[in-house]
Amino acid sequence: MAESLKGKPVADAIKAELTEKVASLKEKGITPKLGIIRVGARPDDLFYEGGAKKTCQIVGMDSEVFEYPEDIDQASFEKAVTEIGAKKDVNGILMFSPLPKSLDERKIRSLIPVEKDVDCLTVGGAAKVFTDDATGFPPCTPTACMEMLHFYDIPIKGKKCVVLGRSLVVGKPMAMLLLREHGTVTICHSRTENLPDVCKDADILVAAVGRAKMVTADFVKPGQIVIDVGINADPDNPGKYCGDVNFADAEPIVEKISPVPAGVGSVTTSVLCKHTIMACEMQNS
Ligand SMILES: Nc1nc(=O)c2c([nH]1)NC[C@@H]1CN(c3ccc(C(=O)N[C@@H](CCC(=O)O)C(=O)O)cc3)C=[N+]21
Repeated sequence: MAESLKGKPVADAIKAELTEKVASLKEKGITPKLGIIRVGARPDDLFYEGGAKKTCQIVGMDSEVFEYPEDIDQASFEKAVTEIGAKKDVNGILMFSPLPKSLDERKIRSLIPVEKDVDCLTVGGAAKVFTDDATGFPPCTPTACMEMLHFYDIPIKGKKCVVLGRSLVVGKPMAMLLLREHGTVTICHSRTENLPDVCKDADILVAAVGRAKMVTADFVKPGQIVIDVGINADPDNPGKYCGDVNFADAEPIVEKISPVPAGVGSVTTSVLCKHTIMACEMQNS
């Protein structure tokens, strides 16, 4: 039976560290603040928003939600995002993605100031991540994966790291973060030839394809560390969700595996707050 890499102890450790940081900032009269921009009311967004607000409250920082109707026009929304970006008291901005199709998301993302881009929504933010610039914030999900690996003392240096998935929000930055720590990184995806064999060769497998239970027994081997980033509707349990890994298949085979739920997903809001506090510190130095 594999060791379960639970997210809660990781999130708790981050929150404890952040609580101290916020307290010392407050002594200097500074309270970090996260601004959340939401268009419409998708259940996914609302769920994450609830978690983010709660984590802010736990660590003692402020948060404010800026909510807009789904049919907002491009010009009005551009004006709103620009104004939020200019707010002195807002140190970090999370804008829920994707935006409604009627909006030009690329244009709107570019209006977020890079120094407040705590979830890597801007081209400038991504450039910093890809150039190993420590003032940039990688997206919260791949950062949460790195926090998990660090917390559980899983060595990365020299290891074969396979990232399954190539999205801008997880796969690509995940590869950069592993590379930064001297992993030997392979990015593979749904079109990769012999995909199960490529995954099976990994020491550390990060599953981020967004397909429920796609990683089956033939993708894994004994000794492996599996980090499951997926949050998918569970086809076998209506109303529940599941990862990209078929847990029942993989768990008896591998060494350590993160569960879904209660794995990586539960660390993301702590990372979001961590990034916002780092942004606040940089903005006040
Ligand atoms: N710019 C942007 N960044 C995002 O990060 C983003 C977004 N837009 N749009 C919406 C989705 C949704 N999302 C979730 C993240 C974590 C959980 C999560 O916390 N999952 C927990 C469950 C919590 C629990 O049950 O305790 C888990 O997997 O264990 C859920 C949803 C981020 N999103």
